[in-house]
Amino acid sequence: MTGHHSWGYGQNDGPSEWHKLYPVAQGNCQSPIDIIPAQAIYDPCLKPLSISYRSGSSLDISNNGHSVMVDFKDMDDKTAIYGGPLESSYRLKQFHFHWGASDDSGSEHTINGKSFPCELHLVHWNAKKYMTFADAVEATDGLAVTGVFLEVRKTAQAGLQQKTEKNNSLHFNPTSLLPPCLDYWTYPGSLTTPPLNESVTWIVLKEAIQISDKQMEKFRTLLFTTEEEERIQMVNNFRPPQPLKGRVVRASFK
Ligand SMILES: CCCCCOc1ccc(S(N)(=O)=O)cc1
Ligand SMILES: [Zn+2]
Repeated sequence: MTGHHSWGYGQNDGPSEWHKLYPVAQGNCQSPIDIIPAQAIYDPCLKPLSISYRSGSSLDISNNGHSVMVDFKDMDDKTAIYGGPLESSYRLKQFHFHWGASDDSGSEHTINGKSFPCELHLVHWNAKKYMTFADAVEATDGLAVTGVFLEVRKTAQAGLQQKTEKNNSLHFNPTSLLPPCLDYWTYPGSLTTPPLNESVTWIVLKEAIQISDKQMEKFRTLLFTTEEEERIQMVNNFRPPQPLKGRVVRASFK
């Protein structure tokens, strides 16, 4: 392992290079994937997704060098999901986005090879079974990530209209980031960024939400770099689809 160099989405440190530092990148349960609806298996045993994002107070919005992220105080199960393919409730830890330099790419999951301009990930962990998020990341039933596709329309989605007040804690109600219909596909997968752990039950919603082109442009004003470094626009922070390797994608709907 050559020294601790960080990973990114560029030519020299991007997804095709990650396996050198994170060999699991070439594992059998990697994410994202291309979802082919005609090949998904409708599973009548799948329960509806239950989402109770009671007014969990979110922390500040932050740029972690790879995405823009909203962290949640995850001390209790006030903001959690359960039902669906899950055996337990999973506590919301953070949500973040992946997007492109233009509207023709940006999402991580694709549907019949089609990309969306942006994809929201709501990251939850099994706090019933594990003591910390870091412990959950190491376990195959440790995490559940809900993926929501974002489409760009002229009309703005209220939930994303929040002004990011400088230094005030944001009160994002992530429920406003969910579409009315919670039909989903689910499959066993991984984190889509290093360390790429295969500890995620993926729940990808069928219905996209709309954001305005203004909000999409705001994502593209973010930077991968810090003040000192030469500026690099934070765009195309998505990993391409990975081999399915025999995994079955189940659908919660006919
Ligand atoms: C203990 C270290 C883990 C830090 C990394 O956490 C992640 C990484 C990727 C995703 S994603 N794009 O698959 O939703 C979610 C959470
Ligand atoms: Zn993500």
